[in-house]
Amino acid sequence: MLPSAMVVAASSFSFFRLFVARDRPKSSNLRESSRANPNHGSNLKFRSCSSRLLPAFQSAGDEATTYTRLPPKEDFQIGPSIGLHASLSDVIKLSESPLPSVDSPAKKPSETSTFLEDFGEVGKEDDENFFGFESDDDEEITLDEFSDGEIEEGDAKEKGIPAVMRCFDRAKIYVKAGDGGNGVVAFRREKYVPYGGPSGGDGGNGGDVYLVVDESMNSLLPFRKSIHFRAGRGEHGQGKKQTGAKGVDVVVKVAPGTVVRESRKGGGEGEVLLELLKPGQRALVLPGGRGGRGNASFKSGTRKVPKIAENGEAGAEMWLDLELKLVADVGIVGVPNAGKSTLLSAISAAQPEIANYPFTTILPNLGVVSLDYDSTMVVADLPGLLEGAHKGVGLGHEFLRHTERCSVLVHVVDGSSIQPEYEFDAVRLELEQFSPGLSEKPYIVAFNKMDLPEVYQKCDSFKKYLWNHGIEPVCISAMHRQGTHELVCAAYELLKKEKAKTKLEEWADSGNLNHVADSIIKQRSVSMSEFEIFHDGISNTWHVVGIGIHRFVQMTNWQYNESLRRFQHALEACGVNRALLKQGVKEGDTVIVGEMEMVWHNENEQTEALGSKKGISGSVRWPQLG
Ligand SMILES: Nc1nc2c(ncn2[C@@H]2O[C@H](COP(=O)(O)OP(=O)(O)OP(=O)(O)O)[C@@H](O)[C@H]2O)c(=O)[nH]1
Ligand SMILES: [Mg+2]
Repeated sequence: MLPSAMVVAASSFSFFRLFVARDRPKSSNLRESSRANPNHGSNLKFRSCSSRLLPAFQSAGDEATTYTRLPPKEDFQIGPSIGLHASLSDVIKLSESPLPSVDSPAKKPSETSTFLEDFGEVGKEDDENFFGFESDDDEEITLDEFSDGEIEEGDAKEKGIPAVMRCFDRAKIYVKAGDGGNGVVAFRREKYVPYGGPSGGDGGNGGDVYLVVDESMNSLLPFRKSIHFRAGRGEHGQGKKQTGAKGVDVVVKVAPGTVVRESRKGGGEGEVLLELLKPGQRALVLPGGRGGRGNASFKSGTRKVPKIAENGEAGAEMWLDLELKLVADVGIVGVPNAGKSTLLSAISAAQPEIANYPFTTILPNLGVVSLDYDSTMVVADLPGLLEGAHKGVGLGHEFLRHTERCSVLVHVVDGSSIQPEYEFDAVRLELEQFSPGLSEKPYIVAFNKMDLPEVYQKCDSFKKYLWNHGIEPVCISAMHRQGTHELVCAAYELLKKEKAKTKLEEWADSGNLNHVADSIIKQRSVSMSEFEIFHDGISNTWHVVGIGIHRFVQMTNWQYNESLRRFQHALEACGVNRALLKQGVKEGDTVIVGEMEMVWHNENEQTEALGSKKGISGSVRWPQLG
């Protein structure tokens, strides 16, 4: 029983692929989201101002300011002893103020123009006020007007995040291995060589896709511009049994510490495919498609003049989610303006931007700290954390994940803040809420800005507070490099202990980096007899689904008549016909295998062949494939 008449649908039909290309991520519209999501309000009032940077916040002049307050806790009263910044009319709850919102990050005036370019069109409408508030100098504005209450979990994430931040450590890329080249049908024609025989060469294999760890990269920003990576197609075979050249490989460079996941269509995190930590690591992700065989390869004892050749195999394709987790030994965390960048610049050669306003650092900075000839550690200075960071408030949450790879944390507490104790607790809580693993990491507390007399006075009470929790803080002045050496030594000691425990290096070495490609190669050897049949009773359509059989259809070059015989033989041999009959296929039913759509005819009713009804001689039409 053979499907003796086959009518192919006019449009090519494709319902199965090894890897289905995902939709492109929708680009977020910062302007819309910033409008739709006005600044979160608080019960607090502050004066609006005519400058974009709200000078009301910059009351402390060149001194370290104290406007990066976390909200006062009930059990912390602002007493007269903490009267340094009593001139500030209110304690500003940053998590509810406009400052930390990713829709409206602060920036110093000189950078405002480039900043606005980076961050879309936020604030363009209102030249007077960066945050879009009314700008009369004397008018008081209640943030409540803009408040809709608590930020929903994960709500602020991704919404209106400037591209430079979104792309710093996350990227979505499309990779496609090269298709194999087609085999050809050719015969040897040479003087004095009659019946020279088939000489069509095979097509070349398609190019492979590699991911390589590049030491010089420390972000995924290059993927902001180009996200599609396609390996070259193999060349077609030629006469004289010449095999086509292999397609050009494509090498995608990623930063050390990149986690590779298979992209999921509906969002969410897909399965982790690779963790690329060490510079020089090279992973074969997608192997190129196999080149199709030329007619020389089909020659056999019984088939001396084969007039058949194969198409090249289609290269696999997939979307990958890349996520960078910086590979740093020590992570510096703390509220904005605590002096984290100042500390990094004091202990390493790094020159991060330091300024007297919150969120100076919007992307992590890395520095190498050398204690000795052979004792070095990599330290990461992260953007400031605010209360609610784990829910998406501020900028720090975007980068908190980088601390997951750090072995040790240095928690910088702003000594000039009104309530350093509460600030300390709030940041600890944020770390815990972001990931319990983070709060379990060994950490050192650095009480900063000790050069300021009022901070010096507060030091004892802060120390006592931490002692009650069994913590010994290190008092430093990052600006004057006082106490920083002790801090670095303490961090290094902790790091040594941690490294001995985790043996990160051994873990990084283990594992086969080519396992994704291996599984694809394994799929190629799946037998054609492994298939499933689905029946759609309404349209009387039968779908034959199987990796092996689909690959066979894709590689069949229908322009050669012998391909049809081979295909029919294959369907018979792998049991498709038998299975269809067993399941009750009837005359005139549609059978779909890969890109082929056929009409079933029982052999003994051949006189009624559908093809002949349509006046097609031989009753077979094939699609123009490939
Ligand atoms: N007096 C004094 N000021 C300091 C000290 N350390 C930092 N500062 C000042 O505090 C302000 C903020 O310093 P940064 O290092 O930018 O703070 P940061 O924690 O990196 O801030 P973000 O990047 O916004 O999170 C700057 O004006 C520094 O000069 C210190 O030890 N003493
Ligand atoms: Mg900073």
